[in-house]
Amino acid sequence: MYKPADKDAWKGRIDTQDGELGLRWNQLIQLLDLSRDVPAGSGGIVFLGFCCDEGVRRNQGRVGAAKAPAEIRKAMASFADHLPEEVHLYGGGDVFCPNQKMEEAQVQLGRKVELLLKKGYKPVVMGGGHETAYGHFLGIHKTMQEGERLGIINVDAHFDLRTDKPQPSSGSPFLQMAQELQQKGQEFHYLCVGIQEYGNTRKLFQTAKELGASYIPAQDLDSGVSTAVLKKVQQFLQGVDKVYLSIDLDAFAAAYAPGVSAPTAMGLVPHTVLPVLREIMASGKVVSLDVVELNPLFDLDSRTARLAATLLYHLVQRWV
Ligand SMILES: N=CN[C@@H](CCC(=O)O)C(=O)O
Ligand SMILES: [Mn+2]
Ligand SMILES: [Mn+2]
Repeated sequence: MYKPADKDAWKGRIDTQDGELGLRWNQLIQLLDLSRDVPAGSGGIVFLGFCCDEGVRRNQGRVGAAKAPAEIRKAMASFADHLPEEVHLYGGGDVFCPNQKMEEAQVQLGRKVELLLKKGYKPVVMGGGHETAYGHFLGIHKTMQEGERLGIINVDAHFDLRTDKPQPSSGSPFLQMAQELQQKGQEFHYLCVGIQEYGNTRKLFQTAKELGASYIPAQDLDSGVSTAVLKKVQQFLQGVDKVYLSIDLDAFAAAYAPGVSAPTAMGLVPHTVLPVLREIMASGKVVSLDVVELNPLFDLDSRTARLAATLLYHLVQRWV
């Protein structure tokens, strides 16, 4: 269910004539084989793909997200290097989901994330449908100390708090997390940014309320980031010790993110989300993050893949 990265996956433009000043990400990336024990990471950032869209299929969506990690990688490979000297990038390969074995794939993803966190790396998981989030969470949860509060921030048009009965899907990851935490007597701290009223039933709003979830409707970001929005984010950050950040690309307007299972006509504008993301990263509490729901089959000129990659560019740059 796992394949280590190879150099070909990270091929990109090279400006040999410009030497050191001309470096791009494809020249910096080091490969890490997560099927073996890895050396201690001292904060290195590891890109790990989750090639799975079984959750999307189960959620009546448009499959194709299993092909997303390769496209995001391609879009990142030629980024110019402006990274602080202490930031190191690693290609961590891909976890696959053969024969619709989503639950197994999620466990495998969790194991890789757990390994990376325990060794001192910063994982960046490239989904996959939003079922990526539950596997990702499994790994983070294993590394939490007694009494530590995990803040889960989801940038998404949807709550993804659907029931996992009869089976989990891309619509259920955050309810699964809530249930898992509840079983262990731990609190569920969940903030969802970009909620579209029309995209979430009254049932989902009810579940969010019952779980004490916070959310910022997409409309609150229509005219830029207000101090009220930033305050809400800051308050959430203050109430937790560690943060897991998940970005579902369908939170963004279809003009920016056409390549998703469920496009959002009047979704968020990337420029207004960036200050919110910066605030989150500046907290120093983010331990792991993912970008999910890219579906290359519906993308236009790699627009959505480039958005995913560009968001990661900014996040990685500011990951303290
Ligand atoms: N990953 C979640 N997807 C959305 C899909 C909504 C739709 O198909 O319109 C959800 O379940 O709510
Ligand atoms: Mn989602
Ligand atoms: Mn969504």
